[in-house]
Amino acid sequence: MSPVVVLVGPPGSGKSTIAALLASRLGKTHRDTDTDVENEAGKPISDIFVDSGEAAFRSLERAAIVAALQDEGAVLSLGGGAILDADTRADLAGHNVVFLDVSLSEAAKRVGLGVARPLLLGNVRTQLRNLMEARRPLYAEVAKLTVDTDGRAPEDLAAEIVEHLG
Ligand SMILES: Nc1ncnc2c1ncn2[C@@H]1O[C@H](COP(=O)(O)OP(=O)(O)O)[C@@H](O)[C@H]1O
Ligand SMILES: O=C(O)C1=C[C@@H](OP(=O)(O)O)[C@@H](O)[C@H](O)C1
Ligand SMILES: [Mg+2]
Repeated sequence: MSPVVVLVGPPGSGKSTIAALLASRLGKTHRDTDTDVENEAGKPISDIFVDSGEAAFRSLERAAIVAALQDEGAVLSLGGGAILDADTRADLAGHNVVFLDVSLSEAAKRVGLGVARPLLLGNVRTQLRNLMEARRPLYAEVAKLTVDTDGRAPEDLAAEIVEHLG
């Protein structure tokens, strides 16, 4: 009835990477709502933003989240902006949500430059700082556990989360 664990956090916190590692450790399926949105739209997220705008992306994302939260036994990674939606935050209340935290400097290094994350285009560091400041209370609100990822290897973080899941 519900995913084993749901990972939230800003871009570059490692949600997609760590969810894949967790799924393989736990023998579960990895589901990433960004991938679901891309499959549904038939194009990359960057093209959805360019062709139709952020609102269109958010609407596809919301539908992907509603479907994915029904996925029993999956390890689920959301996109960084998923928690902007109040209905999504309410839906997450009953789930095992882990907030992967990261500092601005480490997140900026991890995401680098590129079109894959259209919201960060322009000045990556400024964009990241603004969205991290605005969203931090929302990640904290939905999370049952917060894990600081700075200076820690993905395998090590996955091991800690497995331990937490018992
Ligand atoms: N703990 C970590 N330490 C160093 N690099 C990481 C870590 N977690 C993820 N990365 C790298 O950071 C980049 C962004 O990771 P990703 O999983 O796509 O983050 P998210 O889905 O949260 O945006 C990838 O290149 C990934 O390999
Ligand atoms: O922070 C955001 O609003 C977004 C984060 C991205 O996912 P990641 O957090 O996995 O990079 C992706 O959903 C989209 O580019 C929007
Ligand atoms: Mg991701």
